[in-house]
Amino acid sequence: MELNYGASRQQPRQDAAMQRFREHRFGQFVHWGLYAMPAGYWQGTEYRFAAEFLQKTANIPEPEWAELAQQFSAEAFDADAWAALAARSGVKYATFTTKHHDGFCLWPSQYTDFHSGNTPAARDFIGELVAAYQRHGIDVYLYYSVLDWHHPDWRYRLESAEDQQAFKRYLDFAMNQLVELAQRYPSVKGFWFDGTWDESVKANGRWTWEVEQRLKELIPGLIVSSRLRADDLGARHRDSNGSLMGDYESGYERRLPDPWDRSVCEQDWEACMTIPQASWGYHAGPWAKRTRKSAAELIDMIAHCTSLSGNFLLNFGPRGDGSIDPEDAALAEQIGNWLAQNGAAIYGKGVATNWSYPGWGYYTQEADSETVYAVVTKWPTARRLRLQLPAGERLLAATLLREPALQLNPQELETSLFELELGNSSEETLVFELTTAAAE
Ligand SMILES: C#C[C@@H]1N[C@@H](C)[C@@H](O)[C@H]1O
Repeated sequence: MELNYGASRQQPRQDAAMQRFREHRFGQFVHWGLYAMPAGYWQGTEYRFAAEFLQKTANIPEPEWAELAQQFSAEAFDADAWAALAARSGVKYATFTTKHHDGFCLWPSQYTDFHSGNTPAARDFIGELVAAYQRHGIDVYLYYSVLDWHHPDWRYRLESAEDQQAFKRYLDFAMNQLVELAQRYPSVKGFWFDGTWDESVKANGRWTWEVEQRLKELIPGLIVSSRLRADDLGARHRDSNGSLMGDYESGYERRLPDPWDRSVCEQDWEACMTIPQASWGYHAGPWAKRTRKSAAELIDMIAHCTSLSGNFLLNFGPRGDGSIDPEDAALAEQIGNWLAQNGAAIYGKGVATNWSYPGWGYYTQEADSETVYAVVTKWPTARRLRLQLPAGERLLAATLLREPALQLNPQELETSLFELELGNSSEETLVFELTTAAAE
């Protein structure tokens, strides 16, 4: 079907900027804003829902919510401390919320007075974060919510000429803000869009196409995820012909593709994930705290995504004062320590095309390399690891990546089926570098 605003390519981008993105494999998402102050509570009641949705969950009148800006002092905010922790956690890129659904901007936008410059903090948080993260060698991406509960011209659906006129004013406002972000922070590597699911946005596929074009004119090589895009007929992520719009699939939110689903490898993709079950903004209540994921669970997800040639974007929700939750900081350090010893199996790796999903973990491999890694995340009860190699291959050795190095000699059970005796290795997530050869 002929489309004016559908996918602009059929195959993944092969330029250096996109290759850099796909080699990162592990990134940090940061959701921070006014919502971090009430942190899931309102007038003494804990609301058991995402903290960044509290304005809606607790039915707080917009003017009352906007008053929070007058308490936003962020006295503990330290961009360099955030960046240093991110570097220790092993992330290679970071995506910051610039404006979430409540419309509050973390940079001094000239297009609204609802921003961090008009708070007791009076700071350009995005500017400080971009500079600090880049000083620590971490690429920066910017999250922008098209959905905006604060702006008077926002509309969920377009049911009248007045709705159309108002929403046109809103889309002009949003385009102005996006151009402002690209011009203020031209070193960012990409934009991550959210809040594009309503009928009003789906009816404006051309605007979504124009945003992508305009931002890529301003920042050559810029990466824009599929979540921004709607086509001529309102189809999202994939156009009405089934082709992926944007530069990578970003529809995996708090879910991962099935570990055996190799169809996802056809395009670049990224899954974003929370530490608690379902809150992106900091939630101070027991509802969130009792659902926190462990380092082992999150390391499994990093390897899971890598094994299907996808990126994993792990979210941190800093507290209302700008400090990092100590539990989140400890988790970041644990993940970073694992990656410091086992990152060779993650960074720059992807699907091991000829190796089937083993069930006890994941195989990863660098394109055009013979070396395959086995990431063991689910310990076999008999402590004997069975590896089914591609037909015609045999396993010569399996060498642990972490110190002290340990080489296990595989036992051949039958053609292309080998077994490793794991002995009393600790039940951490182990990675073996596999040495293989063609069977005689
Ligand atoms: C729904 C929804 C939003 N999408 C996630 C990435 C968070 O920003 C959440 O608030």
